[in-house]
Amino acid sequence: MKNPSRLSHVRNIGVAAHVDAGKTTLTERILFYTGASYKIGEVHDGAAHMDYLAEEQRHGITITAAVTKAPWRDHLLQLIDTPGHVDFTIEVERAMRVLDGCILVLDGVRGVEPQTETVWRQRSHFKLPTLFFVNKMDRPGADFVRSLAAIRQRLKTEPAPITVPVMELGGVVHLIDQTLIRFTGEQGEMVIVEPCPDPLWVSLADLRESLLLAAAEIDDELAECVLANEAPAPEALRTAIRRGTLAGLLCPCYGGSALRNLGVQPLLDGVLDFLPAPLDRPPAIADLPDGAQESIHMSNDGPLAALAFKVQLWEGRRHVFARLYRGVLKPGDTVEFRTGDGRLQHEQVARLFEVDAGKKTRLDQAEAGQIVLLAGLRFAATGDTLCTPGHVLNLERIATHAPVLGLAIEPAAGTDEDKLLEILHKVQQEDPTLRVEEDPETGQRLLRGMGELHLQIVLERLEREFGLQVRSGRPAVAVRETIRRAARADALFAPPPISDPRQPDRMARVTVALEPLSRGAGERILLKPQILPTGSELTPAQSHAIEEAIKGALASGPLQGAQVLDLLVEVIEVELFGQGSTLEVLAAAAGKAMRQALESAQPALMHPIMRVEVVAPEVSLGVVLGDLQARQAIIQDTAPHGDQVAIQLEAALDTLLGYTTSLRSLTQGRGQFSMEFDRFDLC
Ligand SMILES: Nc1nc2c(ncn2[C@@H]2O[C@H](COP(=O)(O)OP(=O)(O)OP(=O)(O)O)[C@@H](O)[C@H]2O)c(=O)[nH]1
Repeated sequence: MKNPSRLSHVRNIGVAAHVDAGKTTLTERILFYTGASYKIGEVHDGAAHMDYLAEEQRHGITITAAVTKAPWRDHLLQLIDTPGHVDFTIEVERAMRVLDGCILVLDGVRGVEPQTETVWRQRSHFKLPTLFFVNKMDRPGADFVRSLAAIRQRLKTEPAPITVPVMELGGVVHLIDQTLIRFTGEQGEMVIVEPCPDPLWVSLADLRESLLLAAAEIDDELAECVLANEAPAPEALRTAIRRGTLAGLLCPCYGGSALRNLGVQPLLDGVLDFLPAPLDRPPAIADLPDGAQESIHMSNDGPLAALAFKVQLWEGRRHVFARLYRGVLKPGDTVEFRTGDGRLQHEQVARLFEVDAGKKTRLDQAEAGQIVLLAGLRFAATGDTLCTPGHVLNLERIATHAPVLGLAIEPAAGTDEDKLLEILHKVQQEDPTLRVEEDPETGQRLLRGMGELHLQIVLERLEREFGLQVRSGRPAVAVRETIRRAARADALFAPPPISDPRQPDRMARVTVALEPLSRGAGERILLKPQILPTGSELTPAQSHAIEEAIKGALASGPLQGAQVLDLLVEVIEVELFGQGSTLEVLAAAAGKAMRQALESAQPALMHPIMRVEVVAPEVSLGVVLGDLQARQAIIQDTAPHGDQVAIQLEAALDTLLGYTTSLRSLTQGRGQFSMEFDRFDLC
């Protein structure tokens, strides 16, 4: 990447999917065929190249997004393999943030699954051009056409079929080139391309037609050609499909089987043909300190703009993954950035690395478009924009979700307390969805995360990576509080009179009214009180003091000290007593009024409610449904799903703890489920 014009030959892409669709298996093939790795590591042997964390190998799943490089033809692919399990969605989200395009893998039997929809939403947020790989076409019940229909129906996008798998011939038919591509050799590495036999081509007329119609939507000339029943030139088709893909109007679809080494190389060609180079993407938008916005065009010229998208411990040391959008970065450079809480920081980048899964190689310079690993940064965290000092700007931050599950932990040996705290601090930096809190009443240390698997993996890492034995309690869900009825309270704050006669009495009175709001509304604060006795207005400092006091009261509800949500707080009246109503006194009066109002507004606990999809074999449907009803789940729908049945439901997270194990035993290991946080609600 020495020459910036080479950027047009870079494809910075991710592979994402529902858990178990075969992302890692596909990525292993991509690395092998591109020569980036010399052998194929299989997930089921715990040997996948990208799943390099011991926990990933043990659980057979991808946890951290790994970055790797793979040359294909005269291009360079920068690949990020992302996890499918919902507990690790943050990894998907921050990967999407720095990608230019993605491959979404579907299981050809199951089609579009719940997590496919989640990643689809995430990719849509960043408007990422997308290719589909319909995988596992070797499995009984796999159906390419049905998968295309599911893409159209459930994801509301136009699937443009490019290759159609023909398993019995060990190949795929390329619908643009009218060729049959077969994969032979020990691992499918020998690709034989021949004209597609006529009878086979005729049998695929419908699919070819839907490709032509999709392309015709993009290009008028092509539309005329299709209307006149003429066969368009392959290059014209490619150009139209590329245009449609970059504009997000259609998604090219490929079929095959990663495990059987079938159909992967044409997909790689598709990445070059249809996914954008960094320069094809719209410029990134950055916020400037004066509130204006600036478009950041991908270029080596100009001050640095790089997004830190991930912090990772590497051999116990803190490293930061960053993507450069503008400028170049060298070892020894100082970067300036604004932290999540608004402070301006600057620090020095000691070293730069290029990353290939578990290996890193030193670089003497990073350029726009590259994804690199930086050493030496102690403060830069996920979401910070690294800049040339004096040119600070902010690219859009990465959204994080509040953790919903927690467990109490303590070191097995009491003397390890400090070590535990230090390690948890490090691990937390890597993973913004992990929180460590202390229960103010019991003094217990709580580890909060996104789900059971997430927390379990953290505990395993503490032991393996840091040699620390910990004891943990049972997982407990995070709760929130709300109110059930409107209430009003009036509080006078008046500490015992101060004996000094030169000090006026320190007093203030605040009246607040609370009103319940609908679920998901969060908190709203209305600060337009009537001021007694003057009828004037609050100064900005007074408003700020009252607002902070209200937020403080809402952060710790009357029932369990949890955040109070879904209510409107209105400050109705404030009585000031001259100089004596200092900011502290005003805040104290507002806090007191809030606590009284919350107490009398029928406070109630809210639990995390999850949206769940269970997929189970038909024969186990009865027991699975019975068990779900016993867990008070609300069943919303059951529908055939490939060779199984999919059940959509809603349930409180509390009732789903340990469900993975129960489902496995109810279905002889065949059932699967995935869940996503929906809202906090009364149970
Ligand atoms: N029959 C068949 N099995 C496959 C195919 N591709 C992958 N598998 C198997 O499906 C399972 C899941 O594959 P992975 O590659 O780990 O899936 P993943 O999507 O990376 O899963 P996570 O990393 O856990 O999100 C493994 O047992 C694979 O061997 C395929 O084309 N055909």
